[in-house]
Amino acid sequence: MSSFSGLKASRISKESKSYVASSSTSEKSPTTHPLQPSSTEGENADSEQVIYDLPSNIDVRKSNTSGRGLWAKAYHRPGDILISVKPHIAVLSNQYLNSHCSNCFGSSPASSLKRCTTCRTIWYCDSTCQNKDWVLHKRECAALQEWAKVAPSPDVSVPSDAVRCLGRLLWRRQQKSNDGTWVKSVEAMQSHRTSIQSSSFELHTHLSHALVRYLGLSSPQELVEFGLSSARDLVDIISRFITNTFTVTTPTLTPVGASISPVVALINHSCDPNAVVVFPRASDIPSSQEPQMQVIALRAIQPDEEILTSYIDTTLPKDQRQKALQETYNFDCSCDLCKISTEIDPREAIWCPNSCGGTCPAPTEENSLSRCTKCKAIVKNTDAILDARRVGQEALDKATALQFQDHAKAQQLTTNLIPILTSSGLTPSSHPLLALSRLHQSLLISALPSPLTQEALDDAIRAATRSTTGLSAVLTYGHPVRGIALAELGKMLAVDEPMPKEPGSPVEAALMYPPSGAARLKLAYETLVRARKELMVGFGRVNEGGEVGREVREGIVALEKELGVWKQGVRNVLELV
Ligand SMILES: C[S@@+](CC[C@H](N)C(=O)[O-])C[C@H]1O[C@@H](n2cnc3c(N)ncnc32)[C@H](O)[C@@H]1O
Repeated sequence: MSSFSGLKASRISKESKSYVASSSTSEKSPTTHPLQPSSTEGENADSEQVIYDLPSNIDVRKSNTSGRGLWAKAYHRPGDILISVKPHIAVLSNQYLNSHCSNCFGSSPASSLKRCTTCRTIWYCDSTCQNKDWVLHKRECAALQEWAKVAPSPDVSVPSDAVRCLGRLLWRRQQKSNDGTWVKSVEAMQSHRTSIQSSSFELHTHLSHALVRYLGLSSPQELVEFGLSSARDLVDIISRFITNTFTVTTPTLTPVGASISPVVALINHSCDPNAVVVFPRASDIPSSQEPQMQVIALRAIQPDEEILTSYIDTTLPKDQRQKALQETYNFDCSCDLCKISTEIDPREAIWCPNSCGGTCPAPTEENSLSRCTKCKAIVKNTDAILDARRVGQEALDKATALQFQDHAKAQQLTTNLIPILTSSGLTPSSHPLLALSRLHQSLLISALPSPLTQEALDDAIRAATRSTTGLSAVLTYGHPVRGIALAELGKMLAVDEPMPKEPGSPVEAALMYPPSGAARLKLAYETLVRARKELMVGFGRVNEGGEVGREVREGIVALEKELGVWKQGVRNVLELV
């Protein structure tokens, strides 16, 4: 699941995850569940607290290390849906306002979306979506107009995603002031007001000022109408927002917005999670219920086991994960992956210098002594490896920042750095090589020429193969990121080759990657079958792997036919000779 820290990477004030959510919708009267007594390591959470739509096979328990969390009461298989809720609040990111519906988050060409004629900022599929959203948009509409009137420049004529999300949360809170359960569930979300990191002061201050302006408040007393009795309460709501907001993603995992769901926000973090939060757009969920947020089991979860998701990108090495968790979520992670281990972390591994097939821990400034775990060979070129990793990180930061403004420069950086890191011995799953490979792949795919050339397609396939190899070493089977990466690779392999290469000999054919002709189709088929199996886990079995899983199934059927025709063609030829 991506969260506030992920959104923050692209712009300063985006939303975070959130707190206790209602499943089908916040319009429904909530089912209240007194918190359950803990049966293992936890204690009861506050007894008077109530949780919206908590599934009956899940408990809230409290532990000394991570506060309240969600625990399974029954056994769950990988791919089971643990929770399915419509978030309390969701907003589209500014960059998607004119390509997606602000009510159901469905994507459409701008020509078929309808724009609110008053604020001219928010777009909908149709009048049904517009009417449904009006309960919140009527306040937002006026606020957006006022904001735009005094905006110093057109690029800031719409407030940030975070400010718009907080605005919606407070207007909704006002409307729900008689619904004690709703209000309590929001107020029960974890706040870190008393321990805000100095690095976050600026963000909190910026959000507070922008929010007060957006709500049109002229004095602190006016905060009372939103249930905030002081500046302290304002900081609290912002801290809750940062700690508890979730990124809304498309079925292909593109981040498109932010959402607040109190029940899902009760889930604690692990860098090696047993569950994941996705928005799969399942075929049996009506679009009026979208965006629908689902927590899916990635592994088998036993009764009395805590449900844990990841708040951050778990392909990152430990120091970067710990930094992100401390900065945004105020805690030091002590999950199994973060504990000192004798095993090599594939995120920080290099190949054995003697090419025995084993790996060694990548040397660091603090510990430059490294040897292969298999043959014990000592790594000698530590300075060169340290330099390559440092330069690779700098290039990654630069290319990430440039990817939308200067595509060519970003592509040049990734193209130049990948061979340097590879030749210095980093494994495909090692940071920053994996991150550069993923960025390189996405840059190549977005720049595929039309008409397509064999070279460009094969380059993109090679890049996607490098990424999937790296991802498979660091993410658990069925992780949605793995499933989507495999689906992307399989789809590219299945594309008709513009100019298939004829290998000169069987040896050349065996070494050629990607292969051509029937071998390529067969590889496409096997990759899509693998993708589908993993998508069925990460996006839910009953969802058939979500929108992408269903698409992949169609691709598999088409390839089966194509491979069948091809086999038949060969048989016919053989019969003729
Ligand atoms: C989204 S909330 C999770 C629910 C929270 N425990 C509660 O009581 O509301 C995130 C906060 O929970 C705590 N937390 C989550 N995972 C943790 C972990 N693995 N170790 C320690 N604290 C954790 C941190 O304070 C973090 O900022």
